[in-house]
Amino acid sequence: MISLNRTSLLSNSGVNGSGINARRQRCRPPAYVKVLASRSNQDQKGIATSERSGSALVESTLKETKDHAPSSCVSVDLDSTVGGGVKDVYGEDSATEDQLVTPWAVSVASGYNLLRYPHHNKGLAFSEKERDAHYLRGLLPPTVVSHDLQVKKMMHNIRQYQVPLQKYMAMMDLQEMNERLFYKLLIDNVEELLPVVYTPTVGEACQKYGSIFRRPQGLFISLKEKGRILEVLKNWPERSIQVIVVTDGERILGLGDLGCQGMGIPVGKLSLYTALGGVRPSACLPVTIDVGTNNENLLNDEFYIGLRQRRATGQEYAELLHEFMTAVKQIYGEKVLIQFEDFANHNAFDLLEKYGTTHLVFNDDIQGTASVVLAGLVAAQKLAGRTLADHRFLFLGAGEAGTGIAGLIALEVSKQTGAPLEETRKNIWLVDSKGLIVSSRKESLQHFKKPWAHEHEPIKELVDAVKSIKPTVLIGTSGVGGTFTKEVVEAMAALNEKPIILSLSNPTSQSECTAEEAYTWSQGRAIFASGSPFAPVEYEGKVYVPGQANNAYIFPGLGLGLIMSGAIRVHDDMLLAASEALAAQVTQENYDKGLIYPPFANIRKISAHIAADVATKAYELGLATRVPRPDDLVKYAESCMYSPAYRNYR
Ligand SMILES: NC(=O)C1=CN([C@@H]2O[C@H](COP(=O)(O)OP(=O)(O)OC[C@H]3O[C@@H](n4cnc5c(N)ncnc54)[C@H](OP(=O)(O)O)[C@@H]3O)[C@@H](O)[C@H]2O)C=CC1
Ligand SMILES: CC(=O)C(=O)O
Ligand SMILES: [Mg+2]
Repeated sequence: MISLNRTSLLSNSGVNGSGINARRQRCRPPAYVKVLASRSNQDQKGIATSERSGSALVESTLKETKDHAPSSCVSVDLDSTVGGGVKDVYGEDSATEDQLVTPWAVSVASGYNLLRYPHHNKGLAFSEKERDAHYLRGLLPPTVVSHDLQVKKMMHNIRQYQVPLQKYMAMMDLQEMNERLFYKLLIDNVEELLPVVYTPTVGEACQKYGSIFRRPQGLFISLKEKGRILEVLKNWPERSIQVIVVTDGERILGLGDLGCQGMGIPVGKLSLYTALGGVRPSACLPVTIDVGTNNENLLNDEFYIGLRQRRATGQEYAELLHEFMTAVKQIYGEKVLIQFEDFANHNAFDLLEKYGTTHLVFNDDIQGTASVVLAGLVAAQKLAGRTLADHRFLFLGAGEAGTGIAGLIALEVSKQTGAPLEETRKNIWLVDSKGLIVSSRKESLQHFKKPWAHEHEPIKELVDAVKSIKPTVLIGTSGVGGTFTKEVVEAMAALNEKPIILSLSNPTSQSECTAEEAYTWSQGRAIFASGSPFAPVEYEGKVYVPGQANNAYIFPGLGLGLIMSGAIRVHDDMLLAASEALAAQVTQENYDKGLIYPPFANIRKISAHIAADVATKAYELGLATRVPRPDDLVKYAESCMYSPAYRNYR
């Protein structure tokens, strides 16, 4: 439990410059850890010095130039084996005599501040010994409870709330109060709490983010910060960042432009990186880029927290994004993973193309979604009795998710059959807001739709497209709820003994149909999965368990695989590897229930397998930099995973 403090200076601490090899971690906003200005101040309340705590103090000198000031509190894990490319963060090795440096010292958070320090706080779980050693006597009631009992109590409390948003806020408060308890709760109760911290509730949280905003959970980078983004990044209390999830808030789930309030999405996604994929919380950075919003309701909402202007576009937008992408690489290194999330499609494809060759980036809505859906389709072969190449696909929605999934299916079929991509695309049809995408529309189509413009007469209505195309698989990526009508589902059921119907749009309100509708209208024959969870459905005496086709199955494991192999670029083959790894985790027991995804309850094991297969691919493709390659990548992935178990303090 060691805190690095910018202005601290302990004159008798051993300076250990480049030779520091201890795990040095910690940080939080300065308010949590008081500062020692000089030796005479060492007994300030809230700080235990080495003499008081018995902790070994390590002092280091940080490289810093005037225009390159460090953040007020940084965290670094010099022993980390999970890549990230962060080395010599403090510039200790490379500082030269003419460079200005800040003298850093390490202090120990204790007493009242320790209880307000979410990385270290254990609440009532502090042992008697820890209460003595860390000045906690009297600050806590006498009972000492176990981590498990804390989890039980929190779950009891959370279950008392009837309103999902209240549960969400209780979870966010817990994250800010006791990080390890938050993650243990989430990991141990993943199926119950995923809908709270993630879709659907996170959608409502974003809509009301201005009203419920309490504390910064990530970085807001607005047009006001143009020219100063590097500086802003340094304000974040952690420095050894391995994953950034960034949004500009323009397409939040299927809820549209929520501007700056989209922050709930990167925060939620990153809490899944930790809970589901084992990336440690201090290595995760949520970012929201604020270029304004075109949402009139928000612009007129007195509680709106973002820039009150219409969205910047064109060069102004591109320059801000470029400054961000450049600064991120500059501060966190080549191997920081950047996940683009919930950008509108008119920016998403361009950003991915532009930065895909220079940064370790992927777009979750295009690529993560494609990977999870492909996994479900591969698994569905057992239930539907057809190979991927034998299917005919129809999408409602031809944006990021729709064309992303279509592209990966075509690639996989092409790899499986040896047929050229142009051929495999012919079995895949998409409908957008103007109807079926056909060659007569080609001229006016956005570039990402063009490969899907096949010869066919124009069709406006989905149900007519179903009847004409005769798909075996119907996939909803429109963001519009209720679009898989009774007529549409019945048409699918009339064409197929086992129609595959994936209703991917989020949150629940935007789902193309409900699980109950899919099962009822298909007389219980549909193989159904949805983006947001639905409860099991009883139809004519039989219980049907719908799966959740959500990219949350993929991105935590994919990210872990990239980080642990020190990958420098994302490659389509890694997405295919992730799909296969996920599909391989579906058991006979799952199939017997009609599931094409394994339950989220096993997600950490699933993520380890995905990570291992992604890392394997990274090594095969020569994109991995972590050498030597670990022999057993599954074991290695598991060993890299963050555990929320409490640490014992000396
Ligand atoms: N389950 C999961 O893991 C994921 C789910 N999603 C969900 O998918 C949805 C779409 O996301 P995304 O692809 O990024 O969004 P986009 O905005 O990129 O694409 C939406 C597409 O839907 C089309 N569309 C809109 N309204 C209709 C309509 N009434 N009838 C037919 N087509 C329509 C649009 O048509 P046009 O092009 O003509 O405007 C566009 O092609 C969202 O709800 C999102 O939450 C996304 C990623 C992952
Ligand atoms: C799940 C997800 O990424 C989305 O709905 O946008
Ligand atoms: Mg998304």
